[in-house]
Amino acid sequence: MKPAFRAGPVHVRVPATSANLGPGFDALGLALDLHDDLVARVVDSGLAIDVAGEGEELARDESHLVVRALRAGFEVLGGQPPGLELSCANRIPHGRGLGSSAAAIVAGLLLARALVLGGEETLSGAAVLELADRLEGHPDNVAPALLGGLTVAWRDGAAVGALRLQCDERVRPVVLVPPFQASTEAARGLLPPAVAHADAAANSGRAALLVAALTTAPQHLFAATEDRLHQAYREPAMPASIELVNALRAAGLPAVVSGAGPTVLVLARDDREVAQAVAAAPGRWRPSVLSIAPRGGHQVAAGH
Ligand SMILES: Nc1ncnc2c1ncn2[C@@H]1O[C@H](COP(=O)(O)OP(=O)(O)OP(=O)(O)O)[C@@H](O)[C@H]1O
Ligand SMILES: N[C@@H](CCO)C(=O)O
Repeated sequence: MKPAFRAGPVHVRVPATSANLGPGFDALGLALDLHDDLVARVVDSGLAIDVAGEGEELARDESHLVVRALRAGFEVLGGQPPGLELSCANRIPHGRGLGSSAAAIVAGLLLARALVLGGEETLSGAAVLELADRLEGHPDNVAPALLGGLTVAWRDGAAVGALRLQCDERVRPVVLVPPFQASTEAARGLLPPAVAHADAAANSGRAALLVAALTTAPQHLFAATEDRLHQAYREPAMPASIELVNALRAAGLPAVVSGAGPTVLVLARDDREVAQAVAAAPGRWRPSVLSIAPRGGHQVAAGH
């Protein structure tokens, strides 16, 4: 039976995310205080998409990522609405390693769920996470985009798990965003099919240390953010980012490539490190000091 749809509009807000955080490839992620706002409404026919901000150049048809996620959500919820209006106010830059695609996917799924009466009973939080992971291809951005804060995500067969952790309040993320994009798909294509056991062992140790450093022991963040699994392999796609990470690390700052790049993330711990990170932004790169977003994607009440 076709689902019953809500008559009015639904508004959701979804945070940017930084994945990997150095050695936590495809597992660790952090929600950041930079959000996309999306409003959708079921109408009698057709598909109308309005976009302001990032992504204004994208095709406004069924290929639009938010629409693809909406469609996937409606499918699980029992069927498609007769028509759809979608309005996006996008602030998360695209193709920069700040989780724009995860935000689009999570937003689409949350909108679909909220537009179907009783949608929350059919599509649990765990089901949204699994669907989002399937659409995105890895769980490390979609987990914090859904749960907020610091997350550890993992796959277990078709199932996806995610644990939300409380990040130490001294951790102050600074992102240095370049004026160019790198696609996640292309950056993943640069990774080797296998790595040396010594590199895998080094990354396991650093990823474990990173969870401790981010939650209780930020003094260890420099050692904890060393990676051997992905950043160096991606240098051909983002030489300036790797050069910047190396320069920041040479100055003692815990710097990593954010997600699949090319943004650089510094997990600063005090005002001096924040100022150092901001001052290191080359020419047209845009530095932003962001707080950690405590909430993941959520519905916003009318009028907010
Ligand atoms: N809000 C959005 N609306 C529609 N499409 C989007 C939106 N956000 C992202 N996309 C699509 O996803 C692409 C960017 O995804 P990609 O995975 O390459 O980068 P990212 O998600 O910004 O970075 P990362 O995954 O490394 O954090 C865009 O080029 C666009 O096709
Ligand atoms: N773990 C993913 C994050 C992409 O946002 C990657 O590095 O390819």
